[in-house]
Amino acid sequence: MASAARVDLDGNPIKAMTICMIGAGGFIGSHLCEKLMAETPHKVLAVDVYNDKIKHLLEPASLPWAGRIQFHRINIKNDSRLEGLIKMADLTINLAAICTPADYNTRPLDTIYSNFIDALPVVKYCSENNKRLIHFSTCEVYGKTIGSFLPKDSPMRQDPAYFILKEDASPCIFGSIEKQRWSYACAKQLIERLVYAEGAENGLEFTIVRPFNWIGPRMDFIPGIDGPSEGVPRVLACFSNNLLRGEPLKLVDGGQSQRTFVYIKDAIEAVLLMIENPARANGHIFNVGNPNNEVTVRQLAEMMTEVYSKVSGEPALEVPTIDVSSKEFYGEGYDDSDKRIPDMTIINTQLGWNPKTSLWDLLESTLTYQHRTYAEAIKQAISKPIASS
Ligand SMILES: NC(=O)c1ccc[n+]([C@@H]2O[C@H](COP(=O)([O-])OP(=O)(O)OC[C@H]3O[C@@H](n4cnc5c(N)ncnc54)[C@H](O)[C@@H]3O)[C@@H](O)[C@H]2O)c1
Ligand SMILES: O=c1ccn([C@@H]2O[C@H](COP(=O)(O)OP(=O)(O)O[C@H]3OC[C@@H](O)[C@H](O)[C@H]3O)[C@@H](O)[C@H]2O)c(=O)[nH]1
Repeated sequence: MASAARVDLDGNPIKAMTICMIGAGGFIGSHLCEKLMAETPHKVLAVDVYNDKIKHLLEPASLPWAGRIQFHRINIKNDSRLEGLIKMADLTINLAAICTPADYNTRPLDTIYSNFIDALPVVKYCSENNKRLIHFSTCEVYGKTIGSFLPKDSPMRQDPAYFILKEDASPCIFGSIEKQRWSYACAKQLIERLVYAEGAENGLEFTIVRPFNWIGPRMDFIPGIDGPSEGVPRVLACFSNNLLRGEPLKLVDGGQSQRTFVYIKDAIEAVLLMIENPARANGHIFNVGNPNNEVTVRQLAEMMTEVYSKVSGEPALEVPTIDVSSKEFYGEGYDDSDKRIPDMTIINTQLGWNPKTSLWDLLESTLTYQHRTYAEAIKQAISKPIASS
């Protein structure tokens, strides 16, 4: 039976479109490309410097979607081909960014250029050519909660008004300038304000996405295996690396910060709704996260240790975690968000989206992937005698 014609949330038929996806070779981009190829008729112009995470979508030529995805190896910092690709597409999605915290205080200039300066031409080309833009910002633009400035034992800290993060109400609260960790969030805030101004003054049709810690397979890299040994990826990959190597998980400043984690596959559903429901998505900023999956970093480490033990069959370490100072782990200028709980009102109202996957379940599928993908390579790496100096 022919597959029923796909309709949007208002019952209108969905027409095939061409999407220019910048940063398509990354963690989120690779999952978004998979979804678009497997479930929609849309065409993707995949723009990135790397394509190892989407190679399985580009080859072999016999793939059912062959011809609907093209890879363009382009660095958007300086490439005249970018405007032509944006003009060929109906919609541009910009995911390109330096977005690993270890870089924010150690490579602040690269971080600011990547997250603000390099995005300027993308916004300009979309606005000048009347093309729709979905721009990826971050939940980090909220910075710290208002409650984090209350006395430690104040009961008001339990009042949601002091910690729920709402797109059209919450302020952006960062640390002082020498806390260069905030170079990223501040650059993201300013590009949000520029996109919003292009919408207000020149009619740019835009949607801004604020991801709240999306995690899953293919996030970042495992140091020394498919990334630099001295590289410091985001927490999922850091903890996975420690578990794969049988090392204790390092808890920065005791792992007291809290996060809400959402499964990448749930989050991609939200992005597809934004893509295919422009009338409901244009002009909006969306929190995309899972308020039900809140843990401290310490609790995350404990849960990942338990899940990994189950997945790998290997017993957990006697001492599974150790505390490290942020100065030791990240260097000077680090600072942190204390708590990130997304208000879900706007995304519920506009797109009817809610996340489905519990933290335990998403960790089980993700650590199964990590173990299957890396355990052997790690064993080789550990067994190989260190090259004699
Ligand atoms: N994953 C999350 O939980 C999360 C949370 C908040 C915000 N975000 C945002 O979502 C977006 C995607 O994040 P991700 O997790 O997929 O990160 P990622 O690092 O896996 O992907 C980013 C991609 O952009 C590409 N890129 C960077 N600079 C480029 C340039 N100059 N030219 C061409 N390509 C370039 C990189 O090669 C990479 O493939 C980023 O804007 C990030 O700030 C992600
Ligand atoms: O080995 C580790 C790694 C990280 N951590 C802690 O784990 C928490 C999460 O750290 P991550 O590296 O995943 O990054 P954060 O959640 O702070 O920000 C990230 O999420 C939002 C996006 O904008 C970016 O992808 C990134 O800024 C932080 O408190 C960090 O200090 C550890 O305790 N140990």
